[in-house]
Amino acid sequence: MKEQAKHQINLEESVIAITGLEKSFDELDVLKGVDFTLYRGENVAVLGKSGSGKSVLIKIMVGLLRPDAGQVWVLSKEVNELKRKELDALRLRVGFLFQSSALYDSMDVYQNLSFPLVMTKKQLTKKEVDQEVYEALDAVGLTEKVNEMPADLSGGQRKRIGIARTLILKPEIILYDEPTSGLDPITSGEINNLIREVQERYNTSSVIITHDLTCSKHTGDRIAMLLDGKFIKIGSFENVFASKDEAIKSFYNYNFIQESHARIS
Ligand SMILES: Nc1ncnc2c1ncn2[C@@H]1O[C@H](COP(=O)(O)OP(=O)(O)OP(=O)(O)O)[C@@H](O)[C@H]1O
Repeated sequence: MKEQAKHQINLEESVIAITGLEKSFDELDVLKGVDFTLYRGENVAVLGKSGSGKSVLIKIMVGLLRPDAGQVWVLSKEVNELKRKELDALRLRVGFLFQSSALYDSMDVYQNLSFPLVMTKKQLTKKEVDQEVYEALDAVGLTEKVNEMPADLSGGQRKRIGIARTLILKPEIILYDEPTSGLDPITSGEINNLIREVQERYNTSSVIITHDLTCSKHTGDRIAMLLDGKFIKIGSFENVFASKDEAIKSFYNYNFIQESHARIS
């Protein structure tokens, strides 16, 4: 892991630790014994086919879904043991970037960013809120969009504003759900760079859910391959895809071809 020194990954300290996680919906067994560790300062990209349970996994991490079995520790708290208030407090320390960016369409960029801040830190002055909003917009390179409405932004800009809105609460962990979905290859590349910049500037640890090979390679210090309800391989991009496992090889070949098509079309 050559990125280790650069991002100061602390292999002594886990910020997420999962053991024996299982989750089913009626007859459908989605997660069948997931073990996973995210270390402080590290980015792990979770790769898997559509429907493999990637989103279910991150929803369980923030207590939006309850597991059927197993333990999920986030920032040293057992998520399923937490009372409502404790879970709310934990969620302030864990930013969640939804696939859709989930901006409020009726609010401009300033209001989208200031809203979560004033809801959680009611004692802040207007000047302090302004400062935080501009700092978060600066981190994503979009200070000039402060008064725009979400509908007037491009897809890539909406993603950036979504990231700024996550950053404004200074989370220790960020969970990205398909950060590059629906974006062209160049804009995807910019978002991948931004995910790395955020990791360095804010000292965050992140899980990046994706089926985009390029995104996983650029944003992940490690790659975790979710297949058939379990992580079948976790390691560097090169290490994971050097595997002789037929399922991993076929995932790589399929997605490599899809992405090559996207680049030339
Ligand atoms: N609340 C729910 N109730 C019933 N089934 C669900 C629920 N949430 C997820 N599922 C099912 O669990 C499976 C895994 O879903 P999930 O959204 O985690 O997949 P994914 O790997 O994130 O896929 P994609 O890459 O397409 O977003 C799917 O078959 C989905 O239909």
